[in-house]
Amino acid sequence: MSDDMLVHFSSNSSNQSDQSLPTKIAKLEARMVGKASSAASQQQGWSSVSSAGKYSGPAEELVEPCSSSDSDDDNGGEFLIQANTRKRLKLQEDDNADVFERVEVVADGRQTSLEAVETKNNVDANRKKSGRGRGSSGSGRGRGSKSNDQTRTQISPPTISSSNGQIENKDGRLRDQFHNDNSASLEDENASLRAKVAVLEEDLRKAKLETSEHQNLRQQLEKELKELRDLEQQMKPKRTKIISDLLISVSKAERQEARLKVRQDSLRLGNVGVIRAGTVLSETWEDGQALKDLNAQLKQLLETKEAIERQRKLFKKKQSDKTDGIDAEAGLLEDVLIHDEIYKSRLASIKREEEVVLRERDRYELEKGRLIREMKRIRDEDGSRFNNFQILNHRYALLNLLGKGGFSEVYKAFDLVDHRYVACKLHGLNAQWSEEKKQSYIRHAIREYNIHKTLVHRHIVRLWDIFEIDPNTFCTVLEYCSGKDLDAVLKATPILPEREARVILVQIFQGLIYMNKRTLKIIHYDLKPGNVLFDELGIAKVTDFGLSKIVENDVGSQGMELTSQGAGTYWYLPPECFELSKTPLISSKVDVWSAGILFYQMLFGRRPFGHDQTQERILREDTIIKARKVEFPPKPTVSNEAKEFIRRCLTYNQGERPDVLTIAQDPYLTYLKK
Ligand SMILES: Nc1ncnc2c1ncn2[C@@H]1O[C@H](COP(=O)(O)OP(=O)(O)OP(=O)(O)O)[C@@H](O)[C@H]1O
Repeated sequence: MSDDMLVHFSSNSSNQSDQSLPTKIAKLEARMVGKASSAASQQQGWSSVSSAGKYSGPAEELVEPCSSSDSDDDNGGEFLIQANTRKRLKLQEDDNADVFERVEVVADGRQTSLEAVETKNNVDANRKKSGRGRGSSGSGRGRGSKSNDQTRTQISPPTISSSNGQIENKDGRLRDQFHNDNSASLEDENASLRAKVAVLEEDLRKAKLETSEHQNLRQQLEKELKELRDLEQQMKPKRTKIISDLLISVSKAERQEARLKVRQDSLRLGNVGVIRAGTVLSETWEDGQALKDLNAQLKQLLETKEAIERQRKLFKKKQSDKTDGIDAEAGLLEDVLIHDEIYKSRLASIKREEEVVLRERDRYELEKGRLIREMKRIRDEDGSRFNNFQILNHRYALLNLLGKGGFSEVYKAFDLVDHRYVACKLHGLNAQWSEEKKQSYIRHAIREYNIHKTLVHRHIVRLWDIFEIDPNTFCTVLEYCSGKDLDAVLKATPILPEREARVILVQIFQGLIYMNKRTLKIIHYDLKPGNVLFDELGIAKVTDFGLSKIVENDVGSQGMELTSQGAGTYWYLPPECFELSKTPLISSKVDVWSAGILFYQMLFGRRPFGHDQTQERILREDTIIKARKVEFPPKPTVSNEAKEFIRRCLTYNQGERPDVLTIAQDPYLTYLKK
């Protein structure tokens, strides 16, 4: 048992009368033993005992009266130790040396059992040391520690100085020892803190060093970045120049190649010649050598065929003259039959040859058509005022002409900012128009192109930009589609297999469905093969929104008024667009009809209504107004599903015809198995 504990117990006992003291001490001892034995399981309780009695809180707490200080209840050590503190002060006053001696003896006798208490108290004291400040003071570690030290010094001196020498010596020793222990541990703590501070200072120094290195590095990098940016700014025009020079070289080479090919093909396929009739000069087509040869071949075959027919007839006549009136010999009859068979097989062989030459001629006709279009394109390019590789809007490097429409020229171009190919459509206003008409045309075009600009879909050609070039010309910048348009495809191969035609149709409808699911619905109004383009992957895209209509929200179920009657391509427009007695009401059903015509054309190589007629004749003869029923040729073979789908699209009565979103549900348009 520590001396410290002894003092505590002694002081506690001193509060009782002399007679009851041994009993009290015995009780206390018993309690202490009890506490010691349950120390392990009551650590928290011990901790409070220890802290309350020895090291906890400020000094005032130690002298505060405690009503239950001498009670026997089982409150445990907390009361006991608090009371001790108070009693110790009382002891000072009483100066009762005898009591102390007796307590000491008894206490010595119980040393073994109380050692557990001491050990526990030491543990608690140590814990207290390390956990100072967590107590009721609520202060930090340093402050808590200080306050406990103060407590200790306050406790010991008065108790010792005014009592007998034995206690004084003991307490003095205790105090010294405690003091020594304390200052040693403080020194240790101090030393370790100093070491930590030194380490932290070193860390700080290194961190400062690193920070300044990083700052230097950052400054250096910022400087380099700025230099690079400056350099890039300086290089930009040079780089742009290099890119556009390269593009121009490539385009020039392409132009040369295109012209060379046209010259070569012209020799084979023909050329445009000029003929004069009086004072009028007009252009005419002169067939090339290949076509002349083919035609000569056909002529030759025809002559041979006719000659054989003649010989056959002659031979037959001769034989009938010989056999007239007499019974034909068996050998003669055989000869006649063999000769006839020879003529027949000769004629069949000529027919086959003819078919081959005719197929060849068809192929050449297609090549001739392509050649004529290419010649026209070259001529348009040569005559264009934009053919000299201008850079428009400081951004778009114009390259070669792709084609020319009614009021526009479309150039392949390179976007020098976004670094991609684009198609620049240059819209030229008619110089003869009044200023008012020009302005109205521009307003209309800008409105339409503003609509197109909002259309972002895989099957709709993107519109990237629009700008004015001069008061009579503006430019729209479109997604470049490097494949042919459907018109060119159908000119090269007029009939497509149903499978290929269907997938093109499905893509067109996907674009249309998108246009009809938006808040502001759009009617394209000009769906035709020339307005379906293909990109480099063969993805079909709808383009040209020049005639498109925005369906206002307040439009009735019958549709909106058609204000631009007469515009469009008549083979592809439905009967309601030709209504003359009143202003037609139109809806997305117009596009459904046009898509049906397109599909028919892809499958059968011709349009169902007015195929061989001109636009004027269609109008004159009311061809579309009479187009009540669609007929299908026997060849090529097309599925009934395809025919039924076409019938639904080409429903004459507008009210019965499905609109885009209704026909979108059609099983023919889905690839999912149901
Ligand atoms: N985005 C594009 N990408 C590639 N080629 C295009 C693009 N837009 C148009 N073209 C091509 O440019 C040519 C002219 O197109 P444009 O739309 O002006 O003519 P059009 O449709 O024949 O005439 P119009 O619309 O006046 O009736 C066509 O051959 C077309 O295939």
